[in-house]
Amino acid sequence: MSKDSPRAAFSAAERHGLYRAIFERRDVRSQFLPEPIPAEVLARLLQAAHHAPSVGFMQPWDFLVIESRELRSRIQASYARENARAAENYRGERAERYRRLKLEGILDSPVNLCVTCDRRRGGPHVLGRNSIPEMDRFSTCLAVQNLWLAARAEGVGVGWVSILDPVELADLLGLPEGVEPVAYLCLGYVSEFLDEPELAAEGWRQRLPLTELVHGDGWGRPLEAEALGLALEGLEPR
Ligand SMILES: Cc1cc2c(cc1C)N(C[C@H](O)[C@H](O)[C@H](O)COP(=O)(O)O)c1[nH]c(=O)[nH]c(=O)c1N2
Repeated sequence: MSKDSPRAAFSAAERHGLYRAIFERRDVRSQFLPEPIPAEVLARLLQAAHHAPSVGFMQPWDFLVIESRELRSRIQASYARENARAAENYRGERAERYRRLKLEGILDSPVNLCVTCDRRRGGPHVLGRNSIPEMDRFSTCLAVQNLWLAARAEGVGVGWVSILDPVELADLLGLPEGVEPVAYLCLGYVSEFLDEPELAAEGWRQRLPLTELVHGDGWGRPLEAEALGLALEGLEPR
């Protein structure tokens, strides 16, 4: 806890570092370098993930560190099949644009990580999960985000590949009954972190204005907090 602030805020430099990680984190597919990630760096990333919040402190995650090229080739083949199916959702120019996108770095990156959710961990009555059972999956996503941000601070790129059949993936990884793959991630050092999302740079989709996404007392209601509205409009676009 910071000694110089009664509200225990981080110092300006610490805040800057945290917001840098948030704004400069990227989903990486095209810029991976083959250089391995040192064991101590990977350990710190896993430790960051393991300190995520989780419903009822369930900690439903496990981490599979996948190095085998043979296994990764099989997963990439599975991706290729699913991606061909996904491409059929588009027509004409959009379909061509989709096919040009690079949406995975399974073999370009030196290591892959599958973050799973053990839906049975903690027994049948997990505190906070009674009304919405998917809370365990949401918790697992928070572990992923912790890792993603820590990775950016370590100079390590992360790419999430979700164009995979979850049953096939679970089978390839030998996951036990009740354990689901939530995130399949590619990790590695990068030639660069792009300034904006690759999908924005490729003209696929742009960031929405935050002001259009903040509502007042109910969906579509204007904000009563005028100062907040002005502050949102004054934010620099990122
Ligand atoms: C749950 C989930 C699943 C996926 C992704 C993200 C998330 C959160 N993203 C990355 C996604 O395209 C990317 O986050 C956005 O385009 C925004 O870019 P930045 O992450 O800010 O660089 C992603 N990217 C990709 O190339 N192939 C994929 O299969 C997926 N799947």
